[in-house]
Amino acid sequence: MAVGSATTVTAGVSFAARLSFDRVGHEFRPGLPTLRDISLAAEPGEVLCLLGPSGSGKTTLLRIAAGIERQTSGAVFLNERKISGPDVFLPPEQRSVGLVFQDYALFPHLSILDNVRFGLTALSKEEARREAMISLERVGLAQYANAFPNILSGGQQQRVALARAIAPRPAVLLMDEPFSGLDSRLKDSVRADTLSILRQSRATAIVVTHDAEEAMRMADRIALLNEGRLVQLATGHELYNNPATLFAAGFFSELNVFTARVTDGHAETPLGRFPAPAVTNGSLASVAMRLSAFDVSDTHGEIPARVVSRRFLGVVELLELAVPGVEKNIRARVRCGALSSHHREIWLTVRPSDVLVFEKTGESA
Ligand SMILES: Nc1ncnc2c1ncn2[C@@H]1O[C@H](COP(=O)(O)OP(=O)(O)OP(=O)(O)O)[C@@H](O)[C@H]1O
Repeated sequence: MAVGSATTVTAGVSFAARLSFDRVGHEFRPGLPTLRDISLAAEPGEVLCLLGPSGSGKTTLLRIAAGIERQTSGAVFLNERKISGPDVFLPPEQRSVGLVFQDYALFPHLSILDNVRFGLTALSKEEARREAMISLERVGLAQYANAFPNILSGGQQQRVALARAIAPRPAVLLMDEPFSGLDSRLKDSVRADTLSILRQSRATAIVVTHDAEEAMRMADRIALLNEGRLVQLATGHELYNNPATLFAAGFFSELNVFTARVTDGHAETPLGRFPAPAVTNGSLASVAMRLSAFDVSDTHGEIPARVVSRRFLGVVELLELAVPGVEKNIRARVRCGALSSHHREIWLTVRPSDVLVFEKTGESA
């Protein structure tokens, strides 16, 4: 870990708080809700990711927590204290929250130390310097205290932004797409470093991301949003294995989706019959098969298929398969070497554990 290369400290621990949203709704324009009835809480010391597609309301919810935006209805609490609601609104500086944005927002004309010291206005000059140095040591950048931000890499600048946010020992850290400005190789290490710093400082953190894998790597729990609604709040494991809706399933893995009628508690598809315990008999179901749901073989299996295309991805290959009686081609992700290279007529077997069945609604995956 990059931080380990410099001295790290264990002082400067925050008192983690619980931040909760109680039935928060928001409209930028009357009649066009951006957030609808959101109730959820980040527990003390927890890393909670707000995950969802573009426009789902993640940033707006974070800005409401920060006090940069005021919700139209509902309330926000820090522990038992209401920090915003119809009758109360604390400004950001009175909320004990630290903010980290994707563009870091460092001041180019201030030294790195002064950038970190910036938010410590309540302290004497000497105390502020000491606290800022503790914070810089924690992110492994104390040796750059007197330099200016322009000499740092993107990842280092992100760590300065983190140092600045944790210097006042906030009860809650709010981070909006904090790694999106970094290239993909740097992203992994900066994310791992950040997570370790969050754990050491024991602050509660709410992190906005649109990337399901990033959320799974970082979060204790994930709040999945869509169109301003909370779809599901759960661990990454739970969201992947037991998604509440087809949308949630599709956010965590690519799917082949079939529409099927349910009879005798089972959905009948061209690729087999699958249990549909949560769908009423006679109703339509969406049967979602992950790309990993297929075993393939040159010689045996349950369903004949023809290989339409193959794309080599290293450990796995991506297949597009035509199956007699199935209108759309099926996409499958299989281990490289599972098929011989020349066979076009193959056999498929569907693994039921990678098949998810939902009541059919208007939503898509
Ligand atoms: N200041 C604003 N005025 C009007 N509409 C806004 C404003 N800010 C956001 N919106 C709208 O609110 C909705 C939610 O935006 P928000 O930025 O919270 O979503 P998001 O999930 O964070 O998306 P992204 O990942 O693209 O940042 C969008 O439809 C957006 O256009």
